[in-house]
Amino acid sequence: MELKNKKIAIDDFMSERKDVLKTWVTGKDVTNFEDGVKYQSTISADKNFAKKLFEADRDGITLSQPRAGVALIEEHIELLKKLQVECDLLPTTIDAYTRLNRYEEAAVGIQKSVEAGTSKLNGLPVVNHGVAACRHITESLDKPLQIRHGTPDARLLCEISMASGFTSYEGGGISYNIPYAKRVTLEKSIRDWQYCDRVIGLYEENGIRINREPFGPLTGTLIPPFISHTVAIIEGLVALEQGVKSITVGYGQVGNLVQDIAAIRSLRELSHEYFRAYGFEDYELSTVFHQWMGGFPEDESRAAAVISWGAAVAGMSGATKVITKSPHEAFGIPTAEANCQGLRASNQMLNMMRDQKFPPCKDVDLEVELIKREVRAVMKKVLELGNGDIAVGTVRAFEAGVLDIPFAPAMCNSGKMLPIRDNNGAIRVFDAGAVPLPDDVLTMHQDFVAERARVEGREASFQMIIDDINAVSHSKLVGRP
Ligand SMILES: CC[C@H]1O[C@@H](n2cnc3c(N)ncnc32)[C@H](O)[C@@H]1O
Repeated sequence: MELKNKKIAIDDFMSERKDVLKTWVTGKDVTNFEDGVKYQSTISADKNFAKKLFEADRDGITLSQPRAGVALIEEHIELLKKLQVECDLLPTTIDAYTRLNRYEEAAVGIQKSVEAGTSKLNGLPVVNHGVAACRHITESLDKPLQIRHGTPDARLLCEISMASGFTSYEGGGISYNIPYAKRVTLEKSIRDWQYCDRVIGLYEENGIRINREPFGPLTGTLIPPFISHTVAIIEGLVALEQGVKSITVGYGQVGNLVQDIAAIRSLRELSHEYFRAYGFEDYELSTVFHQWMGGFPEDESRAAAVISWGAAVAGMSGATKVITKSPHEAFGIPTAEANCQGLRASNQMLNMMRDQKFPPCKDVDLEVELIKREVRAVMKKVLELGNGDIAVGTVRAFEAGVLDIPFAPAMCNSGKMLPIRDNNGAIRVFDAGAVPLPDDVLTMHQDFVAERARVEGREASFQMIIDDINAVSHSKLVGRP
């Protein structure tokens, strides 16, 4: 396959579309693209995800959104009706079988859920349910709806979701491959996601604005901001090339206040820097802050504290949206009430933050500059490897370990770069692997780590990293001995 970061010609798209729609029986529901456009044009403006984000970003408001999804349509509607009372934006989380295009097994899961009278899947199998059933969801709810998942080949899911009236689609060719799959090549996942972005570009050409959100947190395990920013910017550029106009770039909270605030500010500024450098001007940018994505304390009060801290920092950072967690995070899929508890705690914090702004802070400025230097160094190398083509450069950057996502299952990820917390809990680089950080930046990271090792009276080691991975579950931030 000849991968290139080029808008897919409409004839090539329509030809590929015929094959995509054959991959499951419900593909026939979307044979006529215009039918999806016509249905989308019936969605009221106050239920358009892109519009809601644009207005919130303009007004400096941080919106709240949970994750949620169950197997059966009526059950899912009932769940979202409870959640929409407490949130600004609604999800529909897709089940694990659908994420791997295993629709036969999703069908079994639906059957078992019907027999059991409760969900036996960890999300909604949208492809199996098809357009008519999913339109019932979007018609039954009052808030904008987004598809959230983890699908390397999300082409059919995209077609059916958009024709069903969802107005936002999460994911990307890197962020839904590397953390979620083992044997999928980046050439294929990036190309399949160009197709998804082209679907949304085609809705845009027909006057329907659909929001796209690259998956910010990646593996959610001690991810340095510069790594997730680089992936978000690349996926944003790929989406813009396919005609997407509404982009939400994201970041997973690490827990150090200065770094988290600097992360959101630098993410916004760097996205504009690269999008404009590529000649894009007429896009709408927003940011999303994911509450702590690592291990959670089992105790529900302690979990509520983690959630509240995430909401407070999201508000302080000026993120357009915060993705909330629930006090059941340590156990699994939350009940509706637990999900609502996470939303209520988050909204209380957002409301109390709304009347105040985080003051100018030298430490935040320094962290912003450090993140910018790191992202620019990696992006420069990615573009060199691709001879200017960001998609080709991305594939080669992962092959060379120039882009390297910690603790990822994907075989195409080299997994040599190791993160670690410094003495204040910020994420630093313990081993850069082949990630091309400037020498003086590398020295700064080594100094940060050496300071912690001195304070703790132990050598920086892999054990220290393990301690950091477990720290929050044990009610700490830094994994002290
Ligand atoms: C990205 C991982 C996050 O998604 C959450 N998640 C995954 N599936 C569901 C689900 N079906 N309902 C609610 N939360 C969910 C999970 O708790 C974790 O916090």
